[in-house]
Amino acid sequence: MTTDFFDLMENTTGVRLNDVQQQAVTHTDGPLLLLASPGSGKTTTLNMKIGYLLLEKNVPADRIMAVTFSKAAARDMSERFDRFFSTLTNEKVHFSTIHSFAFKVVREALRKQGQAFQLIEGNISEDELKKGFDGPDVPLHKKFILKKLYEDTNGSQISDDDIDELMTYISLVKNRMVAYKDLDKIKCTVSQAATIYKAYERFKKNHHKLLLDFDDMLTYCHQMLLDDAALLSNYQRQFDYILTDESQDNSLVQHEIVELLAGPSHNICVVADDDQSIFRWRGSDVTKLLQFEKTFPGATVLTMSQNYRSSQEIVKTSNQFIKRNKDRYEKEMFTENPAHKQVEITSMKTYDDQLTHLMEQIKQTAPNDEVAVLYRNNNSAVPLADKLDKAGIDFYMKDIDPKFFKHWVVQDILNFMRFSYNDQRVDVFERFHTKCNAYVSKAQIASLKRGRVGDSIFEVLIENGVPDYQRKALKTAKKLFRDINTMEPHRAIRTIRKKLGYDQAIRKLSEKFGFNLEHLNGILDVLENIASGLGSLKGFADRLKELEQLVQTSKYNKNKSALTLTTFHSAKGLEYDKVFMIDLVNGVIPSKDDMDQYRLKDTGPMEEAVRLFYVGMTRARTDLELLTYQYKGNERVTESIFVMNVRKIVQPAVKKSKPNRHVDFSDESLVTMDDIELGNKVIHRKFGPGLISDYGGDSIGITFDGVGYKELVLAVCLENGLLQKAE
Ligand SMILES: Nc1ncnc2c1ncn2[C@@H]1O[C@H](COP(=O)(O)OP(=O)(O)OP(=O)(O)O)[C@@H](O)[C@H]1O
Repeated sequence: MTTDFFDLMENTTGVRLNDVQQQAVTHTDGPLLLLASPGSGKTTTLNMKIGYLLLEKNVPADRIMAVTFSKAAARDMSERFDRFFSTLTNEKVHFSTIHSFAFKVVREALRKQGQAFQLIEGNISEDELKKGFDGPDVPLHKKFILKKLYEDTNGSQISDDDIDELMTYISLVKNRMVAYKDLDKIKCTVSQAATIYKAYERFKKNHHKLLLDFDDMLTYCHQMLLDDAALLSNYQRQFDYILTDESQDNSLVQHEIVELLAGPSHNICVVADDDQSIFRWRGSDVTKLLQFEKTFPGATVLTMSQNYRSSQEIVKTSNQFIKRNKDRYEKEMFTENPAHKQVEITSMKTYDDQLTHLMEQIKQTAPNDEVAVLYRNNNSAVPLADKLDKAGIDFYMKDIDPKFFKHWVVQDILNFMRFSYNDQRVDVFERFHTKCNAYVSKAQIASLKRGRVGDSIFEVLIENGVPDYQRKALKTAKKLFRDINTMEPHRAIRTIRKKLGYDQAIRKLSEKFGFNLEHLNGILDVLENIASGLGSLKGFADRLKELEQLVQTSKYNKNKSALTLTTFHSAKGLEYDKVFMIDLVNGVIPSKDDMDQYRLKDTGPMEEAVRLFYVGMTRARTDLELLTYQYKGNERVTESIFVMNVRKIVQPAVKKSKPNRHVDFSDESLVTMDDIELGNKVIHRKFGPGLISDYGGDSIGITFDGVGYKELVLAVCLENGLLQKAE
């Protein structure tokens, strides 16, 4: 009977399940943890398991609960199910996310209690958000409420970056079910985040209607199921079988809801790949998976490690790469797919060279090849979109982020430029006066606003009487603004950054308010990149508008374009013939924060970055190219340690008998980023033995036995193989 089922499946779908997959399908009763490698047929197996329950065990569709991580995944599962089974059964299983299930539970329970409630998260227009907080038609929205509570607590407006960070923090706290007393254990750079969170919870409860955000659905649902035995048993009786996909991305509260529902029969099948868990920063939690056999004694654990997606080389390299993580289930991914070509590493001199090389490669791809460019940060896509558009190449952008164009740094630069057309405009100058070294105070701005118009504001200020140092600064600023107006936009941006003091200003702001300076500088670099080659400031402003439009509309190119641009995060679950992973430098992946935490012995963020890189690598079917560079603008950067790891895998170590001027990066004795830890002993080619006593990202401080303490440029040391491990 069972064999017939697999024959039938093979005839219908063309896929013959392997032994482990078949075991997973036929193990229907009792708890099952299905640990799967990328491309090992998780989704295929889960779908066939559902088909098996329906066709072989005659389970009615509405007694099966199939849970996916996102709405998109639910749609994808549903489409695949239809493709496989529409000719075989009329039964239709409903695929849902835990959120939508939780909302159903909460909604029904609250209605029964006669408790009015309102959702405060989801789509809301920017115009709505601008409405007043206390007016009669108050727009109740999570972001809006938090902005107001931040203002009440800190007495200033919250930045776009901080509001995102605050929302992530609150989500994390709720998903991990952190008690109020433990809030200080959760890191957040937003000032008074815990106080704002508590105020937010009070606000929602004290409103005349109960206000609920997305995470509340989970916490309320969980609490309701715990508190109300009848309610829990009602839902438990509704489902005989529970299957969850992508469980590595479930948070603690989500795991607990599923566990409650699975009782008392424990017919639960959990499919997960802990190596692809990339949302821990917002609360996903794999400890539950690692404890699965404790939670469900006697549980069966199966490992699906045959990869059906990628070539020999890609599977071997990524399998080796992920082993640098310690906090994981041991698995050996393998494939019977043919060999194709080795994973390529392309190291260019500059960031611009990387873009040029990438464009050439994209132009050379065969018309039917599915190609993707993957990156960690959305900002990486903007210069690329610019170049592709200029070359007339269509692309599909998976996760558009128009926030870039609205970012205050972008707006600042546009305002500097706008002001250069007319230096009488106090209204424009006011928006950036604290970020320009003309040292104009708030009081001076107020007096300018009260005074007459019709003259350069710099002249007016000088006429009104200013101290000597400021007179000089005002004269210089006046001249620079006049010059900027006639410059090419690329030079204008450099002048704003270097001569008008913008770089210095944002550095100070970052120190004061904890902004991520790397991110801000990254935005400025992108602007310079877009500006290069353009002739006028107006042309630059227009190009930014065009690009914003282009990025927005690229989401409609899904089926038109063979080229996809996406972040590593959004590439999860997808596959392409050719994958380019770009901007692989330290500071991006791993990020500075990942490296800093690692040095402080918190390996969590670094391991998450490794998994992210691994998700990227395993998207490729046949061709995988890793791209890196040594200079971004004038800044020296270092190749990502992950690229170094991959290089070691694809070019195994060759021990050298004597030092060679040509640096062999596969030489195991050379110090790499991995070895940079305070207290480690090293030997410098020129200065001899020493101890790493300081490390600041770009520089490294070493106390040498002979010449004492020296601060060295890290990139120079690593790239030239100047440091060797001492033991
Ligand atoms: N037994 C099999 N024989 C041949 N092909 C298979 C088999 N199982 C799965 N596949 C194929 O392997 C590919 C990957 O399968 P699927 O998308 O289900 O993997 P996945 O584990 O969900 O991937 P990921 O986790 O990396 O997103 C699909 O094209 C699928 O048809």
